[in-house]
Amino acid sequence: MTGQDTSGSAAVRPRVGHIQFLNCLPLYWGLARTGNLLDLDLTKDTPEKLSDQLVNGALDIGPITCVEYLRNADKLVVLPDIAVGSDGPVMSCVIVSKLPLAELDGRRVALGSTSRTSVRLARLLLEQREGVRPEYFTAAPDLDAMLAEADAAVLIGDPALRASLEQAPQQGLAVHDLGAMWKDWTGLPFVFAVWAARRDYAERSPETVAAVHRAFLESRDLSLAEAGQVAAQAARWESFDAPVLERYFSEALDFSLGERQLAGIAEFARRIGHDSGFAPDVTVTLLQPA
Ligand SMILES: C=C(O[C@@H]1C=C(C(=O)O)C=C[C@H]1O)C(=O)O
Repeated sequence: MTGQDTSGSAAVRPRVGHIQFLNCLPLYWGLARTGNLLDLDLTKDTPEKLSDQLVNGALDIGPITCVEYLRNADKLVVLPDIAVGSDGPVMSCVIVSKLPLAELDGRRVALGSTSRTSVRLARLLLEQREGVRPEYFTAAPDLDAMLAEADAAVLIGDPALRASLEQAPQQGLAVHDLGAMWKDWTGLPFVFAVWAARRDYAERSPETVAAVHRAFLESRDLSLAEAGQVAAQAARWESFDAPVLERYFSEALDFSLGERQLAGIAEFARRIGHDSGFAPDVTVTLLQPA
């Protein structure tokens, strides 16, 4: 990776976040294949922790859950053309329910603690689309423990994949895919997380930010071209089989951020801004080419 500032003393690697779910494995695979992984100080964690670290300055660049980006848009610049989203079913952001959604009025719904965006999307859909007002509480992302105390649970990432593909079918529970529900409702793709750099870092180190951006785009393109191989290798360590993972990586997840995805973010912001800590017309600031 070129672009690091080599003036003066030894250059310091950019501190970059990486979501430790299968959803971001294709990005990791490509970084390893191109060798760019060695030029990053990579922190793997769950999305809510990475989002906090980017905002508080412990990370320079990385994925940030959509809601936290919108709350902190003035401090961040978004890297174009890369995101974690879906244009229809996403498979790994779901409501698992014992009851039909329209019967959840006044019932307890557990919200997984690693999510900031899917849990807000689930509340929006339940309240505005299904017309119910459940009682929410936050819980660790463990389906059985959540459903011991609630009638429905909102999960993201690998626990959501396990819930949709294994636990819910075994236990006769219904799975409602948040990406599919949003698409049916609005006709738009949904963006769960964007990649951003702290604005002060981007001003200080524009070439490094541009190089990290290029590294992620290259990684994403390589992984999608080799999705069968990525899925086969991942399947050796997971309970999901390779064809399911290949479908997840190349059909369910949408790693792009173009006009339609930006329209999806704007529509989500418009619908939740009033009580979420940002203006409903907040705009996404994209990194400008250097
Ligand atoms: C597609 C996903 O998107 C994610 C959902 C997030 C959220 O709900 O806050 C945050 C980051 C992404 O990991 C997923 O987790 O499976």
